[in-house]
Amino acid sequence: EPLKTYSPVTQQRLSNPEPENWLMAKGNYAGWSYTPLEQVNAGNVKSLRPVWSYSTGVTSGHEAPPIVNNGVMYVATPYNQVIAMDAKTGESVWRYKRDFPEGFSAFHYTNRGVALWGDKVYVAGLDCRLVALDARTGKVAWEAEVCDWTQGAYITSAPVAVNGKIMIGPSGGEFGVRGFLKAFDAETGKEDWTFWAVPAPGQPGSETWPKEGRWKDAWKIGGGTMWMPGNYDAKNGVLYWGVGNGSPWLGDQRPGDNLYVASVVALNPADGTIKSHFQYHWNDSWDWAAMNAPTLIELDRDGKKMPAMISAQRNGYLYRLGRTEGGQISFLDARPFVKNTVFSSVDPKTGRPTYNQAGVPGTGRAGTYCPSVWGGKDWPYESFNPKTGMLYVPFNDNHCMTYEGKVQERVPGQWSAGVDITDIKLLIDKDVKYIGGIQAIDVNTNKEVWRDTYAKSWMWGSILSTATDLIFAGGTSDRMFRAYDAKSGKELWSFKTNSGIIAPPISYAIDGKQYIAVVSGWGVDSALVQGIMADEHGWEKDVPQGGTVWVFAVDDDKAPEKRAEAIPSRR
Ligand SMILES: O=C(O)c1cc(C(=O)O)c2c(n1)C(=O)C(=O)c1cc(C(=O)O)[nH]c1-2
Repeated sequence: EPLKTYSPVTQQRLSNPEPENWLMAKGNYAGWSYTPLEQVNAGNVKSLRPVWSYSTGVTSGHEAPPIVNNGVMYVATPYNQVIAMDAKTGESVWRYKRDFPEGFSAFHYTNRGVALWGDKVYVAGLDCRLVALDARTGKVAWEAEVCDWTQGAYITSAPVAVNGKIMIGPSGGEFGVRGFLKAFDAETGKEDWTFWAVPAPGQPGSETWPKEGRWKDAWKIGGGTMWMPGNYDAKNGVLYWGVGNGSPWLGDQRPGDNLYVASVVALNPADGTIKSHFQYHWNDSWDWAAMNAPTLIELDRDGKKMPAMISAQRNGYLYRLGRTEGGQISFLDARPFVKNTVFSSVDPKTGRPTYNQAGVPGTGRAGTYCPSVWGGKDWPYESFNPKTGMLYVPFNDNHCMTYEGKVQERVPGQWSAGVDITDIKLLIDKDVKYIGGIQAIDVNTNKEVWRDTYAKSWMWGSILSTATDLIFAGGTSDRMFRAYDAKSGKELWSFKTNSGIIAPPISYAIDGKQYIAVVSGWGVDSALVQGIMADEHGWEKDVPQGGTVWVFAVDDDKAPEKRAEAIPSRR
């Protein structure tokens, strides 16, 4: 049943998030994953219970947050589907579905969600297509080719909408893809600009790639895929996007720092030109992708508010960076938040690390390092709560890796990381106490305030924080969805879902009632890593698969008029 009415999404609405809606993956452009809604609180969270659920009918890892616009919910699933639902009742509105082309295969069968602009819903698929759907009917308005899947590129990221452009970057860092971010016109689907994560010869940054000799073409297959949605400083018009790992994984096959691999780049949304960058670590040799854009915050410095960014990176370090109106990034400080055995020091002025050579895998030379390829934190979203001033980080510690590289000639469409998956060895102590957990970090003092750890699970869940000092998270193999006291880390509520939760939780409101929503559906790397732990450490293996949208609310006997007062709308 197509929608009769729909509220078009404008730049004004995206830049000033409405508490009752969740219009983009992380809830706001700053990347906070935070809801200002106040109905669900520490006092009543015990009564939180499901009000409706919806089975997607799809297996594989569900990594998309529900996106909600004035009572309509859009959920993207693996295998090119988008489901539109009535966010209050869970009734179907429409479903979009597209088959993969013949002979298609990809690496991570997942999707991280839709973007909204105007009267359209945008979703990108593993088969490299960006599709615009009519938000009312689900009918295709246009389709655009973003990348070439026959070359090993694929898309898992949610697109980002800024100023009438839809931005999206493909994956493929293990397939010799040269990473990029592209912008398309939201109305017509016409390609607008491309930012290349690895500069071509002659471009700024190209001096950090080999110019001659055996590896002179390394830049063409250099990796740096931009496979996660970036953040946006809407006040100053600056995009901040994360850039992935180097390809192949062996840094000695591309001598040099290799900009902009393992960096955050500041881009002009109008034309995709680069304003500045910060590289977390040079000559990446660990698959420590920096695909997560730093969270945009303000720090209290000398009694003033200072525009800044904070980011728990895959390399196991927590970075604080400065940013200016013009998009200039500066290094403030970095410290480990999990064990990193590679950085022997980090220059306090520049942030440039020095490496312990035994921890650097090379071609024909084994390297042993912590954290492993999955990093101190993989893709799941950290959350910032401006009221507690804390950053909540889903993390994994106490896992290391060893591997030896080789020259693996690139065959388009085939794995060419310079080491086969079967030749990488995860190293974890027999009596490891924990791997996954959540850390709460005071962004001003840079100190850890609390941590919760899980005895027999990695942590694959994104965090949602609330104005009522709660946080919500899934991410563990026991299928739990949990609420914690944001200040103390005390668990206040939990609910066992159909599967493990690896999609980000969100919140929205309709008619004055607040809902917490999350999709449960274990798969891709969470399942891969769990499988290794089951085989080698006897952890639970059989986490059931299959996607289900869960929507929760607290018991509330207030009259609807009263509820509407409790949750003011901006419009
Ligand atoms: O280099 C890449 O292009 C790329 C892409 C993806 C992806 O698109 O999901 C992942 C990774 N790398 C990766 O390194 C990784 O650990 C990872 C975990 C997951 C996941 O969905 O659980 N995707 C990816």
